[in-house]
Amino acid sequence: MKQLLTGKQMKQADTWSIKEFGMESLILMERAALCAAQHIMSVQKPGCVFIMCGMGNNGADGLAMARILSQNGWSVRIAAIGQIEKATKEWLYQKSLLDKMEILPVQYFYESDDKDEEEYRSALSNLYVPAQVYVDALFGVGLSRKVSGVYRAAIEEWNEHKKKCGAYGVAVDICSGLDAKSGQVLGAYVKADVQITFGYGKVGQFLYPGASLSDQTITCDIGMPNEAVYHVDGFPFNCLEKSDAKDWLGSRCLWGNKGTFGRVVIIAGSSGMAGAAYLSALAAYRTGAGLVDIVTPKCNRLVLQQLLPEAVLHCISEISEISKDEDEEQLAYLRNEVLPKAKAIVIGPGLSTDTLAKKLLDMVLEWNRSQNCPIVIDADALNLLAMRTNIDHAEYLGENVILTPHPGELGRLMNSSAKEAAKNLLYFAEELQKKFGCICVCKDARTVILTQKNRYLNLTGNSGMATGGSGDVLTGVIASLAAQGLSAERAAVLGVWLHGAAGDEAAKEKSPYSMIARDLADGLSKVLIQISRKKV
Ligand SMILES: NC(=O)C1=CN([C@@H]2O[C@H](COP(=O)(O)OP(=O)(O)OC[C@H]3O[C@@H](n4cnc5c(N)ncnc54)[C@H](OP(=O)(O)O)[C@@H]3O)[C@@H](O)[C@H]2O)[C@@H](O)CC1
Ligand SMILES: [K+]
Repeated sequence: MKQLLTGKQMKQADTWSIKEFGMESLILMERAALCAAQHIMSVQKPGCVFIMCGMGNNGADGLAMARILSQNGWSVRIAAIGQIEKATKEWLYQKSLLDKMEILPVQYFYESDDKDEEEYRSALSNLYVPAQVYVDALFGVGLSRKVSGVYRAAIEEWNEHKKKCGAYGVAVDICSGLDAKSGQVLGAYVKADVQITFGYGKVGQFLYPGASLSDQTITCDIGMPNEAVYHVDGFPFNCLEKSDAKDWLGSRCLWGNKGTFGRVVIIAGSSGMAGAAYLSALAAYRTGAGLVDIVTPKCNRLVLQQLLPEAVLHCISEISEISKDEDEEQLAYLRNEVLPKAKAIVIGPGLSTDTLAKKLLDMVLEWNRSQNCPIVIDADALNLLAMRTNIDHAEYLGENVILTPHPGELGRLMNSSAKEAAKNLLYFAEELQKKFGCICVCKDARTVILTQKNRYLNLTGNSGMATGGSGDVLTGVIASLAAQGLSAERAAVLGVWLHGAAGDEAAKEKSPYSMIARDLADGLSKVLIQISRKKV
């Protein structure tokens, strides 16, 4: 399992390593600089390197790299941007070593009151020499506010000159301007070929738009003690990898029957929305559930019977078509005959928010109070949940309930907008988890999964999955895994991973442009072949 930290957590891990564990700061720095310099030397023959440094320890890393590269035959040019009064003690130490080498002039560029950004840029332009490698050591995890003035000009010049001379761009630790927690860019930002990041990857490097700032992020071990990660506020973000997916999926019992592999009940679809029920049920079957029941309005009977004859259909009447008694009767049938057989329930895809849908959600939530059955709440059921303003929202849904909102639904659940939710996905996810106390799968280009105790970030998937029905498929995958016996937490995390990996398979075949939700079901089969164990 790969672990990621926010910038604040990284600084806490650094501080603990230095102050409590007793690891010298300069030892960590030397390893960091050596690692970044070695990467450069492994991809390029000695030539000219241009290094843009700030006054913090990220800049100090840049100075240490200058020393190492120079000793290895590189011609080095350094531009130090900022005020020397702000230089850290490590920075001054690295500079003192460069002074002893007498071959590495550091050109300083200060902030002054009488220049505007254009003037900064034209003045800076003379410092940025043509080079085969451009290094960005302006800001690391210490970036604390929006980039402006001389710093913004320095970053823009760096990007422009790098492009002009076709240089290989290396960002030290993190692209300057990128927020290490949110993945948002603060004003201006460096676009590099690679980020050489130290100790742990930073969450912001994997969330969008941050994840698009470099082609590659390489994590270097700089000798930080392993325990450091346990001395940070909150929890690190875990990222499931293929080997973990394989472990979590386990083996399929060779002598099982359809009862062994769980029964999923999917409450989905409304007039014109049979497809949502179909995709959820198809995905549940394709992920290995033994039996899938679909509860849906009568109007969907024919189409679902034709599309997925393997499913068991329970067709219900719209409230307007039946009497009050008949309505009670059909709900009692679902409560007494259908739900008790479920090993996992999905409610919401294409359900609508009408009175019947509301009654169905109430029934499932009531069921949840007395039963220990994993429930995936998605789409319209989330919208209905958001509308329940007259109840105490701190109502505890329990650790077996999985909410799967996209940014629009997340915004509604938190009385905000889709735009705000997408921009502050981590914050919104944390607040949602606190509000409902359940497992929150906040879907976006990078999906965040939060439980009471753990935080996960999913790294599979691609832009082709931003297509109608993709979320319906996810509900079926998660419920299927839960029905087969995985804990709700593992079902959610592995389900999101599988769904993304299936999307990656679909994109290979169809391209992200033309893949559609149904292709994810084919992708699921391919991924499951790769991660299934051959033997029990
Ligand atoms: N032992 C260790 O700790 C190790 C640390 N390591 C390295 O250290 C890095 C962290 O170093 P760091 O904490 O010194 O922060 P860093 O990223 O250099 O930035 C701080 C400077 O930027 C400035 N500044 C910030 N925002 C600004 C803005 N918008 N606009 C303008 N200025 C702004 C800020 O100024 P101030 O806010 O004080 O005005 C300050 O001068 C880390 O990423 C890794 O590379 C590795 O060597 C491994 C060992
Ligand atoms: K940097």
